Amino acid sequence: MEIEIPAIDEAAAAAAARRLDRLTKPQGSLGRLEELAIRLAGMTGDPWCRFERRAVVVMAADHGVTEEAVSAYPSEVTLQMVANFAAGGAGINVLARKAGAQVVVVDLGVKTPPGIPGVLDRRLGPGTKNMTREPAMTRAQAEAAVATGRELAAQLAAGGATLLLTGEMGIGNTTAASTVTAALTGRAPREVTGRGTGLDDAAFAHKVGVVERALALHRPDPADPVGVMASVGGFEIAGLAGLILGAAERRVPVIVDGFITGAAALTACAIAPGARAYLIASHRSVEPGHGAILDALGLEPLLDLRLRLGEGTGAALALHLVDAAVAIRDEMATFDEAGVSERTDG
Ligand SMILES: O=C(O)c1ccc[n+]([C@@H]2O[C@H](COP(=O)([O-])O)[C@@H](O)[C@H]2O)c1
Ligand SMILES: Cc1cc2nc[nH]c2cc1C
Repeated sequence: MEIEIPAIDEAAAAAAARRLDRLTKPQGSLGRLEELAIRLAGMTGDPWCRFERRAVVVMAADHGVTEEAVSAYPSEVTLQMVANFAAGGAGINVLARKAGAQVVVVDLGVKTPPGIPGVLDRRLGPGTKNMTREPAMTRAQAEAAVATGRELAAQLAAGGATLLLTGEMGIGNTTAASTVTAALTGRAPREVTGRGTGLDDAAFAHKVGVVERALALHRPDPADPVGVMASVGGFEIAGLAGLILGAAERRVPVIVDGFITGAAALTACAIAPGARAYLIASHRSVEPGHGAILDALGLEPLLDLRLRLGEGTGAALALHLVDAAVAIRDEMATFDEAGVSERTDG
């Protein structure tokens, strides 16, 4: 897959940094907020970038591996939550409203077609297959999922979105995300597997065994990220990898949510390493595998609120910090404007 990701615009980043250094504060004292403003300038190529239209893309799909009893909830919840997203009643709807972001709900392969107006139909099948028995999907489906995500990023950008946030919904998808993370980072399944929606000790131990069995069956090759998606991924994970690539191709920054969208980011960067420069890690999920992903990508999350909901909720919260960084850059007075004395030690 040949994907061209533009390099960061160092001149734009430097111009933003110069502005921040003239504002009425000790240099660098707004810490990671300043770093965020500088990174955003580098990504967009515009030191004065603004993000008036932003969308949380919530990709939903089902997972055949739920046959192995890996989730605390039944897989019908995927469909039921898609209806909840469409009705505006889920956690992500509330937090996206607070942050002024549109919620775009996309069906990549929920077991039963939702048939709900406003839910984008990008179905690749009625959920993945059980990866402990056979590949989760065909290579053609994995490629189609990535292509679908790239196209959606292009459509959203054409519609005026200048910032994208990743979200997902899929009962069983932490098992897929753990297996993908183990495959791409080389970490042991027990290091990157967690309790998902809330497994007890016995069910958690069983889930680690499921991840181990899937890896032993497929032996996914980390040099072939699309193959990793096909054998042990998920439609929404592959779709979000594509969305990230499509955004990075257009210099659109992406706020990445938690563990599952992190696995999508890891996959995107395995396909095209240049995508990493366009990622903002919103938070550190409770899921242990998320730490492995953040380490592998060299990303430091903005928040640590012990979230494990998914849907894009951590990303929507971090959007307030992006807005804060832009407002500081644009609205603070400079030393000259405010008549404040500059540092005296040279
Ligand atoms: O984003 C996270 O880090 C996260 C951590 C744990 C669970 N989730 C959500 O919970 C669902 C997957 O959990 P599970 O136990 O069914 O694999 C899925 O819908 C995710 O959105 C999300
Ligand atoms: C109710 C519920 C809501 C969710 N949102 C994301 N994953 C979820 C899992 C469950 C079980």
